[in-house]
Amino acid sequence: MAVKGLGKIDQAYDGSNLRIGIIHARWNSVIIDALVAGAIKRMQSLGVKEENIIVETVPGSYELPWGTKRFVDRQKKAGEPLDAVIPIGVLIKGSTMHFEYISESTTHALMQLQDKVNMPVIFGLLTCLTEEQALARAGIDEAKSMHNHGEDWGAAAVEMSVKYGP
Ligand SMILES: O=c1[nH]c(NC[C@H](O)[C@H](O)[C@H](O)CO)c([N+](=O)[O-])c(=O)[nH]1
Repeated sequence: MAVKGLGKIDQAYDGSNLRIGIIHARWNSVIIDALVAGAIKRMQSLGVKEENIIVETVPGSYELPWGTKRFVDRQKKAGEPLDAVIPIGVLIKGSTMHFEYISESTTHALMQLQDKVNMPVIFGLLTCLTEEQALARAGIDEAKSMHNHGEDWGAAAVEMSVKYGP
């Protein structure tokens, strides 16, 4: 039975030889922490070794594109290149247009970043109209109405690295 949101996993990909980076914003940290934990849990369940999951942070979601680029470059320069990277941020609509501008610009920048870094850049940006929506997508609402989307992102990072790596 396919878990909603994960789609049908046609196979569990072997992540045992992968190095995956997570770079997360620090806004909405309770939700961020749950998403990061979900991604790590899922990647470890697919064989990615704990020491091969490298976590860094940036102030907010707007900093994710630049932070991700520098993170990837530095890992490569240090001789420990990543196979994929998961930028994670939580944007929650406020009373201004800030949300719209950051959501749109950061999404496009992360999509375009893949060609620049030549590896999968998983879309880990939650763009929510309410805090309740974000809590549900991090699997930390009372109703347990949705699963932790961080798990999807971890699974996507492994699959994309195995199937479409360099
Ligand atoms: O990650 C977020 N950053 C946010 N703003 C900060 C932004 O990402 C930058 O860090 C800041 O503008 C400095 O560049 C948010 N809001 O403003 O609401 C938000 O909801 N989430």
